[in-house]
Amino acid sequence: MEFVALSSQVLYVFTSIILVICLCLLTTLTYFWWILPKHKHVNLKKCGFDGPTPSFPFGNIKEMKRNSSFSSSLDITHNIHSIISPYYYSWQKSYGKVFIYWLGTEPFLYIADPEFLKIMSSKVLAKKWGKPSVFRKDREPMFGNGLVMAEGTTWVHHRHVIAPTFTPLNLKTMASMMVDATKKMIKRWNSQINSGHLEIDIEREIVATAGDIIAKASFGMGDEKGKLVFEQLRTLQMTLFKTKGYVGVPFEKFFNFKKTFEAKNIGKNVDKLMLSIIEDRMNSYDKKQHEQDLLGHLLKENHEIDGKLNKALTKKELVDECKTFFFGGYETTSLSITWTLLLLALHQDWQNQLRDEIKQVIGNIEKLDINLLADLKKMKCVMNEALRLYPPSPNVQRQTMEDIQLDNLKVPRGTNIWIDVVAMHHDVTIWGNDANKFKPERFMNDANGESNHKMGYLPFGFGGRSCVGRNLTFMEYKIVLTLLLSKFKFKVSPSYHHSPTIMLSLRPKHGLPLIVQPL
Ligand code: HEM
Repeated sequence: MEFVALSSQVLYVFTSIILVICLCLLTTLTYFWWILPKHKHVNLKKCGFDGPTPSFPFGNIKEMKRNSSFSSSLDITHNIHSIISPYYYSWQKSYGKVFIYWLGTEPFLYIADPEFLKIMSSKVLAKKWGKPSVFRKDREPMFGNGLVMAEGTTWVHHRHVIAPTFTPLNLKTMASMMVDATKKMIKRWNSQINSGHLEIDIEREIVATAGDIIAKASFGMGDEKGKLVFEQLRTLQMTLFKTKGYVGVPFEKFFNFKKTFEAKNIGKNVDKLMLSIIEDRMNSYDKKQHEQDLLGHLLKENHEIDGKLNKALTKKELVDECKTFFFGGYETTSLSITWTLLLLALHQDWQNQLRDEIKQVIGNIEKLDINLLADLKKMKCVMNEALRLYPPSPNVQRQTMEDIQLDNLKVPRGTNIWIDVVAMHHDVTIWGNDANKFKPERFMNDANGESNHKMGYLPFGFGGRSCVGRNLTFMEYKIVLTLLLSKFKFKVSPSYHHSPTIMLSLRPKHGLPLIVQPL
């Protein structure tokens, strides 16, 4: 009897403890996922911001998903904002160019007003900008705490070490590798054309070549380990794509548990491989041999000189930066070239003008003189215009690390910021009635493309946090385009369906088949 009474007492205590734990957990979750967001919502309204009403736990995600029934068309229009982000487009009509919307339990301040952005950013130092915590967690396997995601003094230190590796002088050492990778692609195309297939999926081809280039430019790819890292980085990216959709929603990882777990594991493997590449290179440090890629330049900064390591990054930080170069650089650059080739295929006059410019400025492309690339002025205008109409990074994200007081508005600390670059690049009040026309000449005599606001053109972001790799992109873009336009003529294939879509980057959903004819 006594034993039964004792065990029922133990059971009672045990059940009570479990109940208390569950209650505490429930209270904590309710606080963080319901009360705190509600409080933030009320606070933001008091601060002067309006927006669509969120519902728990999805915020406005359901509305966004409902509203993005995908449309692709045979008509090629550059008026793409309402196609790729119909929800932002319709919210803009109701709430203006600055409003609040919610991804799950996370509020985002949407901005498509360059003047608002200018005033707000003038109040914030680059080191005081954070990155939305939901994305920092979500993209951890891709970027770690690399420059794209770093914040505060860590960001200052990394930017200080990394920016000098992108000087034109350093980048020139990578030019011959870019030429070789492009020639390899040209050879592939020639043999495909010779076998009677004139239609080439340009997007797939350029992505592969740009991937090859960025992997070599970031950490060298000469050996088997390098190739393996490249393959795994791409698999990681594809796996992470499949886990997207419910950012900010509590327990969103469990919706895609298998893929999230898979991505974490691939991420760990990539880190291990990258680490062993870095250690090998540290152990066999040879200045000349290493100055061929970004990792080499970073190792040079890191290498002990007279017993001092003044700009050191740890091995883990080097791993994160190499991954960041790869993910930050390869898709953006390849998409800028891909969209340009579509625009040139649609505008034969500009294709011919660029070919003439290449003949005049570069002359013999078999001995491409890299120093002459800077004189390809029309090509630069075409690039600027392609980046305006189809910005590969369709939005820029930030998080406030302190309150920002604007005249009669306050952006509270911890607010996520979502800058809609596509909306601003297509805004007729910024660019005029021909905003949706391909008109490279608008950049001929004006770096801002004759827009009426400097902050209305942000393909590489803004302020101290703007893209650190843009010089690399300029060089790669010009080399690839010079070689391609000197060898081939491009026309739009009848099988092309115009389907710009956002999957992190702005890409053609069904690829870009073009008819490619040798000159
Ligand atoms: C067409 C090509 C490219 C585009 C459109 C592009 C666009 C951008 C944008 C919009 C940002 C965010 C800026 C901001 O928050 O204000 C960024 C940052 C960054 N990009 Fe690029 N990028 C390109 C090429 C590259 C390349 C080739 C690399 C490296 C190899 C690179 C590395 C980075 C890094 C490390 C950052 C973070 C900078 C920081 O936060 O300090 N990007 N880029």
